[in-house]
Amino acid sequence: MTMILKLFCCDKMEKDGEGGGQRWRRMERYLLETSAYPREHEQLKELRKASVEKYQHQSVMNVPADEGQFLSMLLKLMNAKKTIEVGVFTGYSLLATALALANDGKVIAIDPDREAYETGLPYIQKAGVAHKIQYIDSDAMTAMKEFLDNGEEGTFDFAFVDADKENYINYHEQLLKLVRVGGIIAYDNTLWSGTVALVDEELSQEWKEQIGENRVFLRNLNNFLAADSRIELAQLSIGDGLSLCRRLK
Ligand SMILES: C[S@@+](CC[C@H](N)C(=O)[O-])C[C@H]1O[C@@H](n2cnc3c(N)ncnc32)[C@H](O)[C@@H]1O
Repeated sequence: MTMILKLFCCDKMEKDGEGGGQRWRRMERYLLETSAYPREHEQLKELRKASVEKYQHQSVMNVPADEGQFLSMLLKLMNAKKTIEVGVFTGYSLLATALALANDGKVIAIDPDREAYETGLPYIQKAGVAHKIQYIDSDAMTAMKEFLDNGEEGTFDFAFVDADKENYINYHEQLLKLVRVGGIIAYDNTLWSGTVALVDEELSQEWKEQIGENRVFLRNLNNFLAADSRIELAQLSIGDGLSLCRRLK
């Protein structure tokens, strides 16, 4: 969905005479083809291919290869041992995470869509990292509350959130308890194809329908995170926007 939206927004910019859409697409293609795809793990490539075959245009819900590589490097730098992923789909970011974790590392992966998870599972198994994954077929808020009830407060090094945008702010409160001080919570899609930067008057009705309410949820989240003294914030323009929040207290 993100890529379709990005193309739509780029086309709109071109129609508006800005020419930015074509440059953006060329830069994105250059980046992927030159740096990311040549180093992409074989099973990540296969998983993406299987997602495209089964889900077609929805397969763009997988994080792009460059973002997967960034997450992988970050997890290794942090020496993360226990992580949580909210929003798995077919598991591109999940496989990138499992590959990055040490052999005794663990990623708890939460998504109510078991069919999508099982679509990617054979590639996770072929990569030899399925033992690092605990999949939970559930809504994330319920699962997080259970972790807190089970005394897992402050036990996670890292969280990656790529799910229902309207709940990101609610997840933030739970994750600030689950992730240890010094750990990182990463929110995906926080630029929503650049539409978070637009004011309402710039959006036609047709465009508003394409973008949906998520633009508003993500604008609210971005403002909230910018003012949140409990975290150090870095907003990256990789992929569709990735906000890194390091827990301070
Ligand atoms: C954009 S996809 C995740 C893509 C994944 N990170 C990847 O790289 O392949 C979003 C996923 O969030 C899941 N989701 C939506 N609402 C959720 C919720 N309340 N709890 C957990 N997952 C949810 C959807 O089922 C969907 O699979």
